[in-house]
Amino acid sequence: MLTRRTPISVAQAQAKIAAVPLTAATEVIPTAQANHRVLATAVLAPYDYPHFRRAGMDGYAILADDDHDFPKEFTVRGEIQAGATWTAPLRPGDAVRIMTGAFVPDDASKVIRIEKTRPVTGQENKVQILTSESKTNITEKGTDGKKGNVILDKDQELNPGGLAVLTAFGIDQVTVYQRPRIAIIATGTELLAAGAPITPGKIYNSNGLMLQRLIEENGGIVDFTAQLPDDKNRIKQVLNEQIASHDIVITDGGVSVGDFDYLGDTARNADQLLFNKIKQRPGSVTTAFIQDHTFVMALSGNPGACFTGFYLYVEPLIRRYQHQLSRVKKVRATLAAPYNKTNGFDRYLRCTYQENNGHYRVYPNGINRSGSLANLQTTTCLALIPHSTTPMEVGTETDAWLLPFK
Ligand SMILES: Nc1nc2c(c(=O)[nH]1)N[C@H]1C(S)=C(S)[C@@H](COP(=O)(O)OP(=O)(O)OC[C@H]3O[C@@H](n4cnc5c(N)ncnc54)[C@H](O)[C@@H]3O)O[C@H]1N2
Ligand code: MOO
Repeated sequence: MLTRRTPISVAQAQAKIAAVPLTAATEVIPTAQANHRVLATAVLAPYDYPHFRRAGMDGYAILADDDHDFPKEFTVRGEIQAGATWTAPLRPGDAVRIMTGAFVPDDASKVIRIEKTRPVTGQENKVQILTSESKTNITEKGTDGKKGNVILDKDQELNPGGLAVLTAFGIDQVTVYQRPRIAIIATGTELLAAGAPITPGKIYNSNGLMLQRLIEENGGIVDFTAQLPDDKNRIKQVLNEQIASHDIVITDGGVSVGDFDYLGDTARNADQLLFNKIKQRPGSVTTAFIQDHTFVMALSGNPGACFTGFYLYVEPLIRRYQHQLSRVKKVRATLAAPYNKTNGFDRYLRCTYQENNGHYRVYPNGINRSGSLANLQTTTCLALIPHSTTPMEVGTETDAWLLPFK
């Protein structure tokens, strides 16, 4: 039976997803594996960094009391290499040869660079220091971070620089938010796996691979993918199995009103139906519901709609599991080339854009039908064509969403 659906706006649909509370699961992982992961707790310095007074130059360490009346000769008491220490007190007139990065004797106040010294002929244990230095050439303990202070705040995505900070402070494990575990179920008897011979009426499951890589690029873990024929019982069985073991299950196709579109029924009987019709093109059939605390995001099988639905609804959700905002950047833009089609629903047009001094111009990108996909490689933004009975004129201002990784 055909059940009437109640369409809601894109903003309402996004708000419904955003209103579902997420359980903030965290895990402790090795720092070496934490690139692009998000810190779930602030990291405090376990000790001062550097934790010893460190020479910034190759030269000679001297006492403050000797730092005057140059040039003069000093007695070289020894040498400190990087990685070594020094405990003997310096006496007036002493200098210690020291290397960049080495431990500075506690009583030394300055490192005079080697360029400002000269050897004393015939006296191996002497050095002549020619002038003083305006800088100490010593990095004091705790310059980069004092014990107990926050060195990295929570809720930030780690990058290789951050991993260096953690490692420098001896932190080899970090607490991060768990990435959402996601299953992808593509449905349709017409679907073929990549590599299978093409036969009449069949198509390759191109959305499956696209979704998998989109999810991974945005921080989700895809640990289950399936491609199922339009068999109601089989789809239900796989869907229920995956709901039990995932944060999000993404289905693709079978969400319209055709004889084999089963997801609409499943959505209506779910624990919580979020929406099953949106006032948008492409992807008006996009549906979302909660079952056993798992999100089921039912995207349209039409490739253009599947792509758009991912960025409008799935990307922000994946990012929220990581306590991060969407990377889809909303800007104001002008339509730079004609798009003559009108629509009863707002259209999210696949476009390219040019930016000039903060002003964005958007260009409709090839064929923009829901079922077309030739422009998916080159599309860099979505632009809003508001619902209307007259075409939007070139030069009109509108909203556009710049896509990440593009
Ligand atoms: N009588 C009506 N028919 C349709 C309506 C409607 O309101 N009344 N809505 C149309 C709109 S709009 C859309 S969008 C589609 C949505 O269809 P589904 O999401 O249920 O998807 P399917 O019917 O399964 O497939 C649509 C299209 O996409 C191809 N497809 C499916 N899966 C994949 C995949 N994994 N990779 C690549 N391409 C895929 C499929 O072969 C179809 O061509 O419904 C309209 N119909
Ligand atoms: O809802 Mo469908 O608008 O063609 O993608």
